[in-house]
Amino acid sequence: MRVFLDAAACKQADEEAMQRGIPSPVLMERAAYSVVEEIRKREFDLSCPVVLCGTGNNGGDGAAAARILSEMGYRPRVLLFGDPEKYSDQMKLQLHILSSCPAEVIRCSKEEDLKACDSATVLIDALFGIGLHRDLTGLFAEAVRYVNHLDCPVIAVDIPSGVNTDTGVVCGAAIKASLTVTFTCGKPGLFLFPGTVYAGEVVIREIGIRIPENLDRRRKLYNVEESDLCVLPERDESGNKGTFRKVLCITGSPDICGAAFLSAKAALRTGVGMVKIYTSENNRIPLNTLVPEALLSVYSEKQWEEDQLLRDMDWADIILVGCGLGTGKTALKILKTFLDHNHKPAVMDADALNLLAEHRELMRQPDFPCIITPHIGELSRLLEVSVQDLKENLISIVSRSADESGVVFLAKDARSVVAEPNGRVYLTTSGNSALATAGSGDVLAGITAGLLARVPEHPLAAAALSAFIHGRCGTLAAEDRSEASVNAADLLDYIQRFS
Ligand SMILES: NC(=O)C1=CN([C@@H]2O[C@H](COP(=O)(O)OP(=O)(O)OC[C@H]3O[C@@H](n4cnc5c(N)ncnc54)[C@H](OP(=O)(O)O)[C@@H]3O)[C@@H](O)[C@H]2O)[C@@H](O)CC1
Ligand SMILES: [K+]
Repeated sequence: MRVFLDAAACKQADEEAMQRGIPSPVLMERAAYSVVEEIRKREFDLSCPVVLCGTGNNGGDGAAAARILSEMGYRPRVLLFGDPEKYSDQMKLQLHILSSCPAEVIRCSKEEDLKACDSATVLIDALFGIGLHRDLTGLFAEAVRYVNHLDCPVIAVDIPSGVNTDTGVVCGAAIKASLTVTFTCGKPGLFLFPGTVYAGEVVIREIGIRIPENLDRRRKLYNVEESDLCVLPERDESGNKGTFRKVLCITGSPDICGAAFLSAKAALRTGVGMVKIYTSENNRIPLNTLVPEALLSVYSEKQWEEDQLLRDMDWADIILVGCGLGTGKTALKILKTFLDHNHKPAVMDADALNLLAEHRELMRQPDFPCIITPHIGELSRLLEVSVQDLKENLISIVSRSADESGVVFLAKDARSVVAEPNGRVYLTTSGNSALATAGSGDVLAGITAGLLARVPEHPLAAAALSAFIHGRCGTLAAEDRSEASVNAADLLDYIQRFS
């Protein structure tokens, strides 16, 4: 499991390292050295390295990197930006040491000075790191635009200047790096869009800073790796289909069948013993053909009976509700019955959430372990928050909403966020645009229900791992096809790698 820290947590970690007795210049030396090492590893042309330095400690890292390069026999050119009065103590120290080295130092005060970048064969961006706290303007913004037009590798120190460490939002302008060398741990802004596009390849380097133990839980994000799948219980060799639990999928509607197919098949591929699909009678023939492994329980729109649904709910260990359910009268009756009577661990997706958004009187804290899997549009309707606001503050909004609602959120986006009430928050970095295709969410809902069947007491683990697996399926499918041509049903073929 990897950990990402936001800017405040990074500062806390830096301070704790210094309190432990590691002086700031030592940390900076390690940071700068690791940047130089990563650059040399890639065998970039170092005949004219240019370093852009801001006023804070990120600038200090840049100045130290320039000095290390000069010690190695290169001839760096250092461009200093901002008011010298504002230099941090570490920046001043690094400039002082640099002054006795064979490096060209240029103070940039006007646009024309930026021409000094023209001959760069490698550019090191040390304008701003985690201390950026407002939009870039003036010469800073000009410098960023200028650099983004250069044709040489750009290496960002800690984070591309202009990218918000916590949200990945571009603050006015941001350096487009080919490589970002970041220290201690990942920062959310390096993985969230659009920051991730500006960061390029991200390398995390240890420099002797530990992750603090007493961090505010919202400042620390978890990131699932393949090795974390080991938390899933081993499959019982002597088990029967009952051992591997029964999932009821309350999915599909008279006009929609595909969502019921994709979610049921995904649950089966994830290792569920039995799946029953509760759906409209219109779907009987296609579902019998597409998923012959699943049991079917069909209802008629004209003679819908609550008892049949209650019996099916009673049969199940886990319930998935919402994929392609529709938002009509019968769907509403189905959802009400589910909410009034369910006590089993459940996953609520798509139209179950759309119905809740339309009928807010149905919203209440569930007394069963519950995962909801909204995409950004569904989340926007459910929380009555604009899509723009969600895009910029997904982590904080989702974690707060999980606390308030008592359900585990799996908020699907280009980077999915999983949050449990008053607990951990996960940021998923697996996946690609192959997942942005119709039906992909139904596959995810099915995987989530399938994993919940394996760990019914741990909805957070089920949600975090399913987001990871779904992402990996997207990556693997795109390797065999292309991101553009992957269809949701293709994803089903890759679940087996993780089950
Ligand atoms: N501490 C340690 O031990 C270690 C720290 N390390 C390194 O330090 C970095 C963090 O350093 P930091 O905290 O000094 O912040 P940093 O990103 O340099 O920026 C602050 C400066 O920018 C300015 N400023 C901000 N926004 C601005 C804007 N829009 N436009 C214009 N100015 C703006 C702000 O000025 P002000 O806004 O106060 O006027 C201030 O002068 C971290 O990312 C890592 O690289 C590593 O060496 C490991 C050890
Ligand atoms: K930077």
